[in-house]
Amino acid sequence: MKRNLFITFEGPEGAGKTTVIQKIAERLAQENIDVLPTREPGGIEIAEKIRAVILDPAHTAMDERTEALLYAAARSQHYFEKVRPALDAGKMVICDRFIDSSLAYQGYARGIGVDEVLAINEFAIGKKLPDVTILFDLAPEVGLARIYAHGNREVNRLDVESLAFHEKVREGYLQLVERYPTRIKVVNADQNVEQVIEDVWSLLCDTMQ
Ligand SMILES: Nc1ncnc2c1ncn2[C@@H]1O[C@H](COP(=O)(O)OP(=O)(O)OP(=O)(O)O)[C@@H](O)[C@H]1O
Ligand SMILES: Cc1cn([C@H]2C[C@H](O)[C@@H](COP(=O)(O)O)O2)c(=O)[nH]c1=O
Repeated sequence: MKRNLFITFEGPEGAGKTTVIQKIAERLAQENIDVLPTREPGGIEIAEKIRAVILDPAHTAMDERTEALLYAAARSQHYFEKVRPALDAGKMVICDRFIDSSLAYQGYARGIGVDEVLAINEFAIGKKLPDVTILFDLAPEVGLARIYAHGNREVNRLDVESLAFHEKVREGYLQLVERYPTRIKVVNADQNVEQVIEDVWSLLCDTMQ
């Protein structure tokens, strides 16, 4: 059974990634798998500080290239300080967002270009991509409605972008599925949370075999 895997979770705002990752990490631990859950941007002190700068709703003047570079900087620090050492120590790492967020949000939705953003990220972390990426697919208005209805997390600078922007993010992700068909697996996130957890678990079991 393969355990030493780097698994990333992707999708629009409010898709349920954080909720599901918590449950999946618990199940993996019950199976005696040494798992490290983490997130981007953030996961370590320096990257959490960069996160605060990027997501501050007051930073309306932030240039889109600055934004792409800040995400890549946070990723580089997080990857080399936390993710790589854990993988090298034989752990399974499950990360809430990674490079595909930059490709979908900055590359596609902001219009910088997917190849341009990929190049920045290859400078930041090298060419290694996750072993598997689970994309939570859902209409952006459903995810945004969840965030506003539950009110259990702060609304950030990206959340308040237009619905058209969030629709482009979804489109960007679906184009990434075509670009990386074996790596990116799509889960229907517009189902009750228990069903989403089961779908993710089944994909992970297939990957670990
Ligand atoms: N399948 C689901 N159906 C309904 N509500 C859900 C579902 N999954 C999660 N939620 C709720 O939606 C809200 C957002 O979930 P969560 O924080 O897990 O999403 P996320 O994908 O991590 O969002 P973001 O990337 O925007 O931080 C939470 O209040 C959570 O309880
Ligand atoms: C890694 C990464 C993230 N983003 C965006 C996606 C979300 O809007 C926020 C992060 O908030 P979350 O509550 O932790 O999901 O940042 C991005 O645009 N580019 C990236 O590379």
